[in-house]
Amino acid sequence: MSNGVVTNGVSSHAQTPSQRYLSTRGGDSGLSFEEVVLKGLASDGGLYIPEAIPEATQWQSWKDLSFVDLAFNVLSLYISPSEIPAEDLKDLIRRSYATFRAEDITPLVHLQDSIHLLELFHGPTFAFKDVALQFLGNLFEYFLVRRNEGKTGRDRYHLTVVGATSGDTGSAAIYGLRGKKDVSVFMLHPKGRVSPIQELQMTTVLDPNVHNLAVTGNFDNCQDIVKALFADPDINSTLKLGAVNSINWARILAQTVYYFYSYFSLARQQPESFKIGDKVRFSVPSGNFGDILAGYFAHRMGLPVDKFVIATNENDILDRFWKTGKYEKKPTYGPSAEGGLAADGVKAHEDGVKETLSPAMDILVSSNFERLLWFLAYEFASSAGMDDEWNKKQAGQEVSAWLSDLKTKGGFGPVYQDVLEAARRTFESERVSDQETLDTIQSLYKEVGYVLDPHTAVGVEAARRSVRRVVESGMPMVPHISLSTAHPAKFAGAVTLALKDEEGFEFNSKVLPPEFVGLDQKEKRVKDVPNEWQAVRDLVKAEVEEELKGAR
Ligand SMILES: Cc1ncc(COP(=O)(O)O)c(C=O)c1O
Ligand SMILES: N[C@@H](CCOP(=O)(O)O)C(=O)O
Repeated sequence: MSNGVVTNGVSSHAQTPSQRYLSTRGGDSGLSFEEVVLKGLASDGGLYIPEAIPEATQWQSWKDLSFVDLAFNVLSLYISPSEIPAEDLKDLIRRSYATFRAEDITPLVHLQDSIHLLELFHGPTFAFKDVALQFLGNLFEYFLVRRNEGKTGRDRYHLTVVGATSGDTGSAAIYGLRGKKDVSVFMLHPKGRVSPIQELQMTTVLDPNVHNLAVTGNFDNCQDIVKALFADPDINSTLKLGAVNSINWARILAQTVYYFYSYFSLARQQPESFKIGDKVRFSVPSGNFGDILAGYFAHRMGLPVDKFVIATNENDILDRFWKTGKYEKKPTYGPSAEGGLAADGVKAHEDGVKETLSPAMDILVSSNFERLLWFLAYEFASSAGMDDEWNKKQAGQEVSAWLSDLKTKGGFGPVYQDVLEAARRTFESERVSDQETLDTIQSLYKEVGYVLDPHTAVGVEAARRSVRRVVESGMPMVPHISLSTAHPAKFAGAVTLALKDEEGFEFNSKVLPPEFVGLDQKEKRVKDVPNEWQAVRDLVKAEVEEELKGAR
C-alpha cells in the first residue's frame, strides 16, 4: 500500500516512514509510537501529536472493508511494520473487537430525516470508550510482553496506569486492563458525581491490579491530580506512569476509525443519495474533546466532512470559545455568565462545574483542545512563509503561552481572528441545556421509539439545530451523523425523568441490558482519597509496592 504523507504543509507520496511524534508545547520531538503510548503525557506537560498527518490516498477503496480490516488500514498509516509487524497489528485489532456485541462493531442506524446515529456503545462497558480502550489494553500488553521477554523480578517493566474519569473512561480502562500482567491501574473518579451504574461497573472489578479511588472533588480535580503525578519526575520514572485518558495518543488514533466506518456505512445504506466523495456533518457530544478530535484527524487524512458540530452541555467552555475566541474557566459570556453559575437551575458547585444530566461531560477544561490549538497555531504560523521547523516551534510556543495563561489566569484569549476563523471553518458549536436534553430524549422516543442516553441527546439536539441551519441557508441538505456515545441504561436517572410519563415505557424491560442486572449485589472495592495529589502519590506508591510483592 502506498500512502502520501502530509507534513502538515508539504505532501509527498513516499512509502509511510515510521511515524514520529512531538509535544504540543515544543519540549519533545522525534518519539516513536511505542514511546508516546507508554509515556502518555510529554515531560513538558504537553500532549503528543504526529509530526505529520498521513494522507489516506486510497481511502475510497476502503468502502467495503469490515471494521477490523478498516482499522488495520487506518492504524497502519501511523504505526509502521518496523514498530509492530503487520500480522501482530492485525491480531491486536482482531482481539480488541472480538469483545463487542454488534457484528459490525459500531453500527450506523437511521434516526430521523437526515440524522443518523453512530452507535458506539456495543463494547463491554456500553460506552464509546471501549472502542479505544479495548485496543489500548491489548497494545500495552503487547509492548510489555516484548519489553519483558527473558526478564524477571525488578527488571521487568511494570506500568502504573493513572487515569481520571467522569464515569465512562474508568470502567472501559478497567475492563481493558483487568488481570493483565505487569500493569497496575489506578482510576480516580469524583466521589458521588458519576452515575450509580458507572460507579458499580468500576468498583465491582476485584482483580488485584485494579484500584478505584474516589476523590473528594470534581472531574477536573481528578484530571489535575493525574497531570501532577505525570509532572513529578520521581514518581513518573520510578513507577513508569502510563495514561488511559485521551491524553494518550493511541486513544485518539483508535477513535478515528469509526469516522471512516460510519461514512462508508452511510454510503452502503443510501447508495442512491449518498456517494463516496460527498460530504457529511458529524455532531459529537463533547467534554474532553478527544472524540471529536479523532474526527478532525480522519478529516485531515482525507475524509470529506462539511462540519463537525461540537455539542456541549451546560459546562460550555468549548461553546464559549467558538462564540467569542476566549477560552475561560469562569464564564463571562452566555447564559452561565448572567445571574451566576446556577442561572439555568442546574446545581452548580463552588468550583464552577455544573452537575448536569450528562455527567460524563461535566468538565471545566477540555484537555484535548490543546491538540487542536497546536494545529490552529501551526496553520497561523505557516502564513508567515518561514520553514516547517520554524512553524512548529512557533506553534509550540503559542500553545505553551495559552496554556500557561489558562493555569495562572483561568483563561486566555481572545485568540487572533485568523485562528478563530480557522477553527470556525471546520467546527461549529452548540450548548444544550438539561431541559433541552430531556425534551430531546422525549421527542425522539415519541417520534421514532428510540431511547437516547442524555449525552447522545445533547449531540442529537445539536445535529437538529445544524440541520435547521442548513435548511435556512438554502444549501442542499448534508447527511448528519450524530455520535451515540453511551447506552441509555448507564443513565437511568435522566432517561426515567424524561420518559416516566410515556405510555408503555418501562425502564427495566425497555432499556436495562442483562449485564447490568445484579451489579449492585456484587462486592465492591474503592478507597476515598482527598483532593491532594501528594496523598494520591503516596497511596499509589504503597499499593504498587504491595501488588508487586504479591506478584513476585
Ligand atoms: C457518554 C459520553 N459522551 C461524551 C463524552 C465526551 O467525550 P470527549 O471527552 O471525548 O469529548 C464522554 C466522556 O468523555 C462520555 O462518557
Ligand atoms: N467523560 C470521560 C472523561 C475523561 O475523558 P477521556 O476521554 O479523556 O478519558 C469519562 O467518562 O471518564
